[in-house]
Amino acid sequence: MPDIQSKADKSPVTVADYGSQVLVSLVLNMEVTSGSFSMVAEEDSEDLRKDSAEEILEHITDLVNETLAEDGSYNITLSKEGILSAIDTGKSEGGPSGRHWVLDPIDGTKGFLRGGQYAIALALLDEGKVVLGVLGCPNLPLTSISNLNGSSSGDQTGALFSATIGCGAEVESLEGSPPQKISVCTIDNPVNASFFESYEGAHTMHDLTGSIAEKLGVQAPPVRIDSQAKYGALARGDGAIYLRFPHKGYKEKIWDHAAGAIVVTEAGGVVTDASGNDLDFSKGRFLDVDTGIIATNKQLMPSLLKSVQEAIKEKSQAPSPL
Ligand SMILES: Nc1ncnc2c1ncn2[C@@H]1O[C@H](COP(=O)(O)O)[C@@H](OP(=O)(O)O)[C@H]1O
Ligand SMILES: [Mg+2]
Ligand SMILES: [Mg+2]
Ligand SMILES: [Mg+2]
Repeated sequence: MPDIQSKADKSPVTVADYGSQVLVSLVLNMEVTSGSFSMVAEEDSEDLRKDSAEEILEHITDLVNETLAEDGSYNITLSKEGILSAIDTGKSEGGPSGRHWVLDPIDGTKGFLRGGQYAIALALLDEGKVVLGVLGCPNLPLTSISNLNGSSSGDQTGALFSATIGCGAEVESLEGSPPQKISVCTIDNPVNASFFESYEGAHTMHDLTGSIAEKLGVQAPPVRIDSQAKYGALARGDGAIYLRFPHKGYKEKIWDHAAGAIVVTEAGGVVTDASGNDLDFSKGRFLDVDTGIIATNKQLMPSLLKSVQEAIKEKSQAPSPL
């Protein structure tokens, strides 16, 4: 299908990923008028500049121009070259000084293609710290994940989470209902806790997370959904724990966690790596994390960390399969 391509790392990218990156970078560039503009974003134009990508580039250009015209806020039309250069405004390396926008134009592309969860994730780094985060989750129920499969619940679909450092976290509908303050759950007994993890077994080790949950005493089965919608759901107390343990050799990217992490911490939660270290977003496009990423409330974190470390130790001592 020409609207879906495979990237060098074999992950999918669609016209929607590119289109979203164009629109967000274009609007930010026009609206942010103070200081220089820097953005670290997932997609780049390299594959779209190949002759074989002419059809997909044309489709992205048409879709972006249709969207701009329908919205009507900006009187602009982009050429194909304009599309390519808008995508490439996301090429910044980020780092510890100055301000950098961090964008995942579609996080959870596999979920998006499956009709599952996905998120448009935008954060702002200031001197290496995340100070602002927004997560748009078009397929997430507005009130609770428990309404995911119930069309009879009356819950609206689509949730927009946002957080500003020191000001808390909020959720509103995608149409702009009054924002509601959110906070992580207050569960302190793991027996009553449930945990979120990736739907895709290629993105996280489901055997290891199962063993962590068992050690901790979690009874509920894992809640497997795509994207940073997991962080949003955790931040409003739909579940108590987030676990992510990629297979060996995978390097985490800042756009996969920056917006989600501030939404959770501003909702009163804690986000760390498997050793209990805070995530450091100041090191460039990648995150330097030890083994995995975990998040929960302040009450459960000490016992979660203990279970994580025990499960990792046990896995490393297990005889490797022949
Ligand atoms: N082998 C791998 N291990 C861990 N994460 C991976 C991966 N391959 C891709 N990913 C990342 O996992 C993200 C989706 O996470 P989740 O599993 O929580 O939905 C992807 O974001 P994109 O969909 O933006 O590319 C991608 O960055
Ligand atoms: Mg991707
Ligand atoms: Mg992503
Ligand atoms: Mg993405």
